[in-house]
Amino acid sequence: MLVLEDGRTFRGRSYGAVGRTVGEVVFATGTTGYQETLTDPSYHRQVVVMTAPHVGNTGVNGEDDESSRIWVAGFVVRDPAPRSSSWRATGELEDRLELEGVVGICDVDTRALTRHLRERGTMRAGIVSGAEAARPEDELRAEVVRHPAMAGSALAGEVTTSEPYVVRAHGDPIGRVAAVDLGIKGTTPRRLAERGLEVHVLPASSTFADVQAVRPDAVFLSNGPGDPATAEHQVALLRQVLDARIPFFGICFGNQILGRALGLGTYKLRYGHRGINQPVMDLSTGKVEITAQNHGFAVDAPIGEELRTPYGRARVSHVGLNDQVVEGLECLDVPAFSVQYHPEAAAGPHDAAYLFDRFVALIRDTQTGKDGAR
Ligand SMILES: NC(=O)CC[C@H](N)C(=O)O
Repeated sequence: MLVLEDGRTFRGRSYGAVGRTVGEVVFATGTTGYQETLTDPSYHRQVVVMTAPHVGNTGVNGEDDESSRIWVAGFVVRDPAPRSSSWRATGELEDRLELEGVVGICDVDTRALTRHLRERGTMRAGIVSGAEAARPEDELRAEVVRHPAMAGSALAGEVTTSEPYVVRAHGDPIGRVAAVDLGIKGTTPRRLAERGLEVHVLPASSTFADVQAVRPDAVFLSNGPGDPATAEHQVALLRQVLDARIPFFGICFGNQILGRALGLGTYKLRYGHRGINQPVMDLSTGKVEITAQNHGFAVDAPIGEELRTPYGRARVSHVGLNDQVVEGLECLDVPAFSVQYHPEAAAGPHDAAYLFDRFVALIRDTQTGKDGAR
């Protein structure tokens, strides 16, 4: 049984591990990419509902993980494939869910559930199976309501690397990036390394001194779980980076932290953006890109006007075309920009890959003394 915070319940069959789990229930609309979703640390403490009706068709493989484990707190699907079919598959999805202790539920009317979440917003929910499912509904719902809400949760410390590590540049390095891991997806350092950057991945608790110790040409703040309103430490760190005029790029959580460092607020979206076909306009070119997204919070900023910030002029650079949500920020007087969506595109379309090239150009401009000349 799936028990929502507001009292609605859905019955289905056990999928993956049998037992009990609680988290924030969110829906993801990607028709492909469930392996990337499951292993994306940004989904820590979330029960993910797949709106695609068939899940597991291509099994699991040794290439698509975004981290070393599954992070979702629970998994809700309509119709799991009983047997996978893919030349890349090394196993079945359900076996992996079971192995990693991920409690899931299938045979759920995921369309009805998604419509409910669109109307009421994301909320806490629990999945119970086996002996647990025989317990009274009231008691289960009380447990769901006792679970901490996503708003106000600081979670980066629970998913970050404990030790720094280096991802080597392809070819001769053109620069070094200090990448603070708030829940980083594995594809991101690879995309930077492919462009000649040597990536030093640092724990979320890193100080400005830790960042400087790497002697970086640029700093990157990653995606990650939790409420950006709790990221005081990283906001303070980024302010020091901006003061030092070190080129900066942020993705998702990193975009929210840049917003906060500039003095903007963040807020919780009703049901968030999670999928791989979200249209976004780059306001500097007017081009629309189809993007991969996974966020529940957003930056609160006026679109189309120049912002006055403690770091000079800034502006909203990208906007989501479904709902006009801020999807990117750009500073005009310090070398810093960020996007709310996922140019690493895992899974997802590669339309936004140019942003990594923009980051490289920003680093090169700074190296040659041209920074800030935009
Ligand atoms: N993928 C992310 O970085 C998500 C950022 C933040 N946790 C949010 O939900 O909005």
